[in-house]
Amino acid sequence: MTDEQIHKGLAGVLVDTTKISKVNPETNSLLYRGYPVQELAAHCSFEEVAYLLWNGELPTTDELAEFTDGERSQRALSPELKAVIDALPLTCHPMDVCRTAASVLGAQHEQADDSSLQANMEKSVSLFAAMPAVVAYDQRRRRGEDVVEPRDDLDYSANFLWMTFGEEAAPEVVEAFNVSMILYAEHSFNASTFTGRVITSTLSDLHSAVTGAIGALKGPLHGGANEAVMHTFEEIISSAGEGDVAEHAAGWLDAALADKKKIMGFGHRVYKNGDSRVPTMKASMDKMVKHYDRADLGELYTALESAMGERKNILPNLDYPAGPVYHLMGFDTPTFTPLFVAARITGWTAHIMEQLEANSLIRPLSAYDGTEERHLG
Ligand SMILES: CC(=O)SCCNC(=O)CCNC(=O)[C@H](O)C(C)(C)COP(=O)(O)OP(=O)(O)OC[C@H]1O[C@@H](n2cnc3c(N)ncnc32)[C@H](O)[C@@H]1OP(=O)(O)O
Ligand SMILES: O=C([O-])CC(=O)C(=O)O
Repeated sequence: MTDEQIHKGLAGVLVDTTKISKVNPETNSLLYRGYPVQELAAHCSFEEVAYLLWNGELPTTDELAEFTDGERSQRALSPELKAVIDALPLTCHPMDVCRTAASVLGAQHEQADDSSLQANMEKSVSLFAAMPAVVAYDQRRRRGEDVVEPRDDLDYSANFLWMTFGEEAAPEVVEAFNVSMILYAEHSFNASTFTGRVITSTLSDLHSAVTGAIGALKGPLHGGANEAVMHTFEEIISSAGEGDVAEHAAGWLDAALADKKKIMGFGHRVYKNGDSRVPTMKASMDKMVKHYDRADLGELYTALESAMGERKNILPNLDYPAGPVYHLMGFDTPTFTPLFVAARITGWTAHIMEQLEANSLIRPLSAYDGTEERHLG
């Protein structure tokens, strides 16, 4: 086998078809079931987008009412799941908590091994409903705060913020959070979704596939980058000392690039001319910068983005504006990637169901370049 036949990282390889989303780097667009994501972010709730991803169409008023009733009735965590989370050390990453919770929810599910479309749809909705409570519960326990139970008079985003902070968020904050959930919901065959599809292709169960997908999302080359962006900002701020932070960003970047560091929140495997979701998320970030009166953070964002553009011509991905937005809202930095989990559960599970509709075991080939055949003795 020659090197030309090897597609390291599966870069550029078409492995299957999907009807769920279309990522088009040429037109810099992203469609969910045919709708531009920017339109969905401007006009829809995250619940409507979840319904769309799973069912292929936006819900009617009655369908949405039935769907949200189902979601709201499954928001609370069982005492058993709370006990499992409480048993995890505070030294573990919140992504480990999400991964464990997904696994526990599978083990507790009465139809865990029923992979019919109906059972998988129900499991998807229940994971979607419960994950915000997992994320909120974990952040609060790490802060030594009491649990805040879900409210069924609030929509998904407002309730998520309520459970995390114990107070109702301002409407513009709820709106920015809703936008972030929609933008994070789905992105074709990214590494975590592909992981979920690989697991599903063995005819394993939905919770196992989601648990594996969470593991794949944790890495800083994928979802972990939103958290890493905030660490970068903190490093720039602390190393600026008394100096101007935005001015210091370029110097910090030069040193990081000279050290061959990857700058988190920049670059993308598919988009080479900019991530289709960034302008929408950046517009929400600008609103949050204004809302929280943190022009300094906006200036640092712009300074690092310009310096990266000048030096490497590499543009930001969605994680770059999402990190600062979650920081401004008051989330602890290690909670950022769990927020991505909560959103992406919709895309992952849509792909799991699609994979099962026309399954083929995913099992690529490798070229052996180890020791030639040899024998004992
Ligand atoms: C929601 C998401 O998951 S979006 C992705 C989030 N991940 C990140 O933000 C992590 C930082 N970015 C990266 O590591 C990369 O851009 C990836 C992994 C996202 C995409 O990588 P690939 O498509 O494999 O591109 P690859 O890593 O080969 O980069 C191509 C070149 O650009 C450089 N490059 C790409 N991204 C970056 C970056 N963020 N910082 C510095 N250099 C970079 C590489 O060093 C490489 O340079 P070289 O040709 O001189 O060796
Ligand atoms: O598509 C990718 O490779 C990564 C990404 O942006 C996502 O999963 O949202």
